[in-house]
Amino acid sequence: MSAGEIFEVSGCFQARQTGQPVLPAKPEALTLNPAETAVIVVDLQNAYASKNGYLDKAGFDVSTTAPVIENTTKVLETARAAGMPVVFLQNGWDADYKEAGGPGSPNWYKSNALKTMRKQPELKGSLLAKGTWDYALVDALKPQDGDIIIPKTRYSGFYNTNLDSMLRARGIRNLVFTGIATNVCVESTLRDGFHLEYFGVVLADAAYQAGPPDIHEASLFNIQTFFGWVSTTAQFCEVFEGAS
Ligand SMILES: C/C(=C/NC(N)=O)C(=O)O
Repeated sequence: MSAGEIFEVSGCFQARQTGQPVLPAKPEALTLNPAETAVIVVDLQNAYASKNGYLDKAGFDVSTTAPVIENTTKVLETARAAGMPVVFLQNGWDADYKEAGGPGSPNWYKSNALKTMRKQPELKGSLLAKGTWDYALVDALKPQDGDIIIPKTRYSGFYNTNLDSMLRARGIRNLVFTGIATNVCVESTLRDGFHLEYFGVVLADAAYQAGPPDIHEASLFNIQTFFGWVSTTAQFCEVFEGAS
């Protein structure tokens, strides 16, 4: 969705031809019709955002995830007021880890949750298992009536889920991403969305990486250069406040 000619109304930008809001973004501004736009909250579960959750136990730094939750809260408030669907992705498996795949699955070798539990068998059943604290969405972001929750068992929210049909049924073309981790499930879902013809925008300050901070920047570079666009919480809220 290229912006075309843009003009300013009460401090916000609109596309001259469509009158739709224009979101400042890298590498260029995007015209986003709120009726065709959904917010995708990626895996904001205790496993990824909380101390003593899976990422923390696996040795990743989660000490600065609070702004991701605060910024996502602001984004959801604005999105709901503008009538945009809100989708929560929730990553994990059954309590016996059958859905995680055994040695016949690359996930068995690459999932740091599974590897951590093999190293520390006392953790088995506690990391990313449905019904546990680790699997639960963080308390601050309890879904509201009308929100959509999509459980998933691999990094991409599109893989083996009904995400695509839920979005298509609502006429959604544009996906605004927040969540953890920028370089894993956010990027995987945005990439798969790209291949399904969705326009993906990640809000950089509402996403957080698994790994050193440079990885977040590398992922944003990848997204804005090859797969989508990068914007911020403030820009999203400014453009869509009152845009219902
Ligand atoms: C490392 C990791 C990331 N997940 C995500 N939600 O991005 C994992 O699930 O192991």
